[in-house]
Amino acid sequence: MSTITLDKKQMIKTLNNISENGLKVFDDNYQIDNNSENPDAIVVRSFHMHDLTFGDELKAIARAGAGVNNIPVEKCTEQGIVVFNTPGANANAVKELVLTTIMASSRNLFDGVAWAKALDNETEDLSKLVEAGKKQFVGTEAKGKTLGVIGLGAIGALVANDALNLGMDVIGFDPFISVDTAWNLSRNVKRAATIDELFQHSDYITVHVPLTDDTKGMFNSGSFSLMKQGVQILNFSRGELVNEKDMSQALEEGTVARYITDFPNANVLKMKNVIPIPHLGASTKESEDNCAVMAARQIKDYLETGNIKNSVNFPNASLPYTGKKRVATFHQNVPNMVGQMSSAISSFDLNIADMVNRSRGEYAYTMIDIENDVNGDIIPNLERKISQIEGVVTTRII
Ligand SMILES: NC(=O)c1ccc[n+]([C@@H]2O[C@H](COP(=O)([O-])OP(=O)(O)OC[C@H]3O[C@@H](n4cnc5c(N)ncnc54)[C@H](O)[C@@H]3O)[C@@H](O)[C@H]2O)c1
Ligand SMILES: O=C(O)[C@H](O)COP(=O)(O)O
Repeated sequence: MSTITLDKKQMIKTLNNISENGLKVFDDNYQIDNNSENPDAIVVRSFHMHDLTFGDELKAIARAGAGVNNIPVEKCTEQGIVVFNTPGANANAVKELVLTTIMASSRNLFDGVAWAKALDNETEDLSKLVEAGKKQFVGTEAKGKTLGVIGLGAIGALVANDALNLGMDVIGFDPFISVDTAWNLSRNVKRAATIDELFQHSDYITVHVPLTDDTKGMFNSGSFSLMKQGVQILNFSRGELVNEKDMSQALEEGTVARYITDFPNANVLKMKNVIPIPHLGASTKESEDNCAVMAARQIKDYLETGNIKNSVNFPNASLPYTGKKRVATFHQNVPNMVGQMSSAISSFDLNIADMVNRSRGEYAYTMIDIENDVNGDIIPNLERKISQIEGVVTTRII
């Protein structure tokens, strides 16, 4: 990453508590101002951003975490705002909590501890009471049971591999598994050909997919009807993956013995046999540092060099930054955009040193490095000329 001086201090706004170690990444070129009406970049965790209006200086939003359903990604794309997330940075934290709760739930630990804490400590023979009461909390062991893992990305793959080490049988389902994850996944994780197959064979089901139109409500009366009686379901992904009405009924009927969710709400708290966790999946010191540092570095790199890594809406693009002026343009993915940008540059008697053009769906991103020294009025004039090309969403000269 470069250390360069920017033309003006860049305003950074945070919408949630962001780890100090992440904020330290922003050097003297930056000012953290959480009251800023028009920041250059925003760092966010779960803050719901759909109702916000964005100022014209906003160039980047970084989600210090995985899920981006709290961010209006489509609106950002249309306005030329790059959205980043931090893939894998909190995966270990979630994995540890998933495995912890599989065992804690199966051993009735939450109920047992609550019962013990409620005992009257003035009672004379407390230990007798404990020994007599413990039979209510006899549990089962995870070893030898089948865990179904839906979504074998950063979290799902870690959960699947480590559950094998606990002696569980693991079956996984992920029709879009990445090559990297597939390489890291133990070959002892069995592959379910369909999600129904996973539903039918699992004693525990844990879900690790993003919330999208396709995954919303994937746990419903239809899926519950396929599951083993007494299955335990863990949801550390998003509450909306589960149809609450159907889950409530499945818990009442005992089809689902336990619903462990990181996303309690008023309906969930009324359900029988629910274990509500206050969205603690990623809440560890290590994970908060990892996410914040990664998010801040991605913003800094983008603002200083235009390079993009881990965007969820722009194509990833990278060109070694030499310190020469760079024209970084986000535009529609249509013919002759690069040709028109090159003509605009040569109309100022400037020569191109290097360039990269990457597309993603309907949009593309082009960075063009200029060989000559570019000073004075040329910069705003060139910026204006490029921004006037039809199909250009935003352009910056860095
Ligand atoms: N509780 C928490 O604190 C916490 C923390 C991190 C992430 N999350 C949630 O967990 C989700 C997953 O996180 P991750 O880091 O593993 O993301 P990831 O992108 O690494 O993995 C997601 C996986 O889901 C797969 N997938 C997508 N649609 C699918 C479908 N219909 N069926 C099966 N698989 C499908 C993808 O192919 C991918 O492999 C996030 O989107 C977020 O919502 C929650
Ligand atoms: O998607 C995520 O990364 C998690 O839900 C974590 O959310 P948090 O950063 O608000 O803890």
